[in-house]
Parts: sequence; structure tokens; C-alpha cells
Amino acid sequence: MKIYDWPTGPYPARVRIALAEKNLLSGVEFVPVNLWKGEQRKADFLAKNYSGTLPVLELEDGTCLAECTAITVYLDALVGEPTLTGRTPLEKGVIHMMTKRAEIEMLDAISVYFHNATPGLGPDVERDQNREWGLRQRDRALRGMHYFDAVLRKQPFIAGDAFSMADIAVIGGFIFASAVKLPVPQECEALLA
Ligand SMILES: N[C@@H](CCC(=O)N[C@@H](CS(=O)(=O)O)C(=O)NCC(=O)O)C(=O)O
Repeated sequence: MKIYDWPTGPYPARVRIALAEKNLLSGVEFVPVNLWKGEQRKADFLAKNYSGTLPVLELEDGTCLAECTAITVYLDALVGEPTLTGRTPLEKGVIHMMTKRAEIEMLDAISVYFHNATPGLGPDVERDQNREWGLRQRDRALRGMHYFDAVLRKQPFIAGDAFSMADIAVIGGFIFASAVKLPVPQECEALLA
């Protein structure tokens, strides 16, 4: 397998963590796509992922899979333990819901802040910034951190009793928050722990 990503990227980290959990890292060739130069917006990369984002998984036959959640679902189905996307129908549903919620309420919100209310990837890449929207999404992410803190005061992991794809998405949020120097509120003790 080939993974097109950027070594320090928050979203790429989600797939790298999943690969490590599944003990699949040795079978992967990582191909760096330089975000800072806008390589993800070039035609040859867009042919692999219409959305022009990283990571993208490319199989031997050229099939390309984008979107961290989709790639993780594929990897989880590929090899057995440990399960990252749930065993029972309910576990699968809860993990999917909490992964999506981690994106909407934390990770994606921080990404919007980065691209809109900071210099982001630079003027050549950031074509249409909306500072107000970026600041509103930053505030949404801070509210999301309090939500996930409340979740972790009640249960050991984001989707319940076991580590899952949802925890990995929240970790992606931490990585992005750190990258943009958005501190996790000190009162979010369970989340910080
Ligand atoms: N919904 C996508 C989002 C992926 C994403 O935004 N990736 C970032 C990489 S990183 O910020 O995490 O390093 C990207 O490609 N950004 C480039 C761009 O937005 O042009 C997913 O879940 O995979």
C-alpha cells in the first residue's frame, strides 16, 4: 500500500495511528505531498482525491481511498485485532457517531480556524479566507473540547469502554490544536488526562 500524506499532519496522524494499532506500518510506503507548496491542489493529485486533501491510500491496483474515517474502516476490516470500528452493530454506530462528532466539533473546526483565521498554508494556498468564520469555528472547537471532557468524565474512551477510531479522531484534534497553539482549557482535566 502507498499512503500520500504529510508526516506532521494532524489528519495523516489519524491513519498512521490506526496503521500502528493494526501493526500494518511496515507494509506501507509513505509518499510526502508538500501541502505548503500546494501540491495537493495539483491535477495529478486531484486525480487521486477530488477533495485535494491528505491522506490518500493507494492500493496496488491504483484504487485510491481518501477520508481518514474511510481509510480506517478499510484497514480495520483488512486485519483482525484490535478492532477500531466496533464489533456489534451498536458499537459500530456509536463509534461512527463519535468519530463524526470529533471531526465536526473539534478537528474540522480547528482546521477551518487554521485555514481561515491564521496565515494557514500561506497566501499561495489559502485563496479565500473568511476570518470571522474561522474564529467562530475556533470557538466551536473549544466548546467541543469541553464536551469531550464531559464524555471522558463518564467513560474511559470517547465511544465507550474501549479505544477506538473515535479516540484517534480526538487525538487528531489535539495535534491540530497544538499545531495552531490553541490550548486545551485547563478545566478539561479528563480530556487532558
Ligand atoms: N476530511 C478529510 C480532511 C483531511 C485534511 O484536511 N487534511 C489536511 C492535511 S493536514 O492539515 O492534516 O496536515 C489537508 O490535506 N490540508 C490541505 C488543504 O486543506 O489544502 C479527512 O478526514 O481525511
